[in-house]
Amino acid sequence: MKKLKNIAILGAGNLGLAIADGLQRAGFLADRKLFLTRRNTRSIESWKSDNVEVTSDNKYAVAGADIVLLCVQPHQIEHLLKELRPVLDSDRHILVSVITAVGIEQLSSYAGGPFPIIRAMPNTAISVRESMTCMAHNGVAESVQTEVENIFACVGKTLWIEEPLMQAATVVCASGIAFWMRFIRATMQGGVQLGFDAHDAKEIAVQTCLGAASLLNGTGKHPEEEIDRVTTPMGCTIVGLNEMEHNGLSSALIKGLATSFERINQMKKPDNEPV
Ligand SMILES: NC(=O)C1=CN([C@@H]2O[C@H](COP(=O)(O)OP(=O)(O)OC[C@H]3O[C@@H](n4cnc5c(N)ncnc54)[C@H](O)[C@@H]3O)[C@@H](O)[C@H]2O)C=CC1
Ligand SMILES: O=C(O)[C@@H]1CCC=N1
Repeated sequence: MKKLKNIAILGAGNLGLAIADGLQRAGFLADRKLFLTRRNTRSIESWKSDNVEVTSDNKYAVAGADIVLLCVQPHQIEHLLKELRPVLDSDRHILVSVITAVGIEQLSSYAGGPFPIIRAMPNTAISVRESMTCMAHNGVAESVQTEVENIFACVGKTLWIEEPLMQAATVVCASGIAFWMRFIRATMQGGVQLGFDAHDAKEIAVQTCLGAASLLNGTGKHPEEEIDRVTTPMGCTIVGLNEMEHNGLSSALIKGLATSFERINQMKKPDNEPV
């Protein structure tokens, strides 16, 4: 039987642990080993189990893994990949980077050689297996693409995109979780103002959000079609919706996305110090 590939998550912080969580829930780690690294491992010791090793030794983790997920912050990756150079093996290792603003060519030069490298942009909903993960490569073998796609497909939806779109994917699907959270929170605040207690306001906001997404998910429908079904002429929905638009709802969202996008341009400048 073909041996399943072991995985190392280097930089087990917010996203790295969310990925580990999702893979664990999906049963993806059942017959393979997972290495989790972090400079200070104290807060992730509870992850230790028969098939999960926790260590601050990146080289040790990479020596035991086939697929290496790079999950450190953008300003930390150069140092990390240079540290790994002695143990990276281009015939064995597949590098997967979730790091914002660092391109495949740049990663390759930090790693010091032509490695199979895939950029992936998941979001923190990966922990509950509901990520939207956009992926890009610059010519890796189909078997490598499949191997990596299988990882993210078991924890949400996947989409292959061209690498230049990775910056937009970062904003829309990765930062997007924060944007949608704020939209839900605002709905809760409104619900409380109108009489619900905080608990009920949250239940209602979350389920209504799920319902709206479900009406579009896989149905081929445009949001406006569903809006038309809700907005009774001279009714209460259209006046609320128009008031929101008079106050710039769509415009604020689009401007927010564009501002996040612009921030990534700044992050890409080599003289930009870590934030
Ligand atoms: N947080 C998110 O929702 C998303 C983050 N990303 C990207 O993922 C990356 C990680 O983001 P977060 O998890 O939010 O950051 P984080 O700061 O929570 O996690 C990074 C972890 O890496 C560890 N680390 C740093 N240098 C290390 C080294 N040399 N060896 C081992 N561990 C090391 C840090 O101690 C930290 O725990 C970033 O590049 C970010 O742009 C991408 C999509 C979504
Ligand atoms: O805020 C950030 O820079 C990272 C990338 C996307 C989500 N979190």
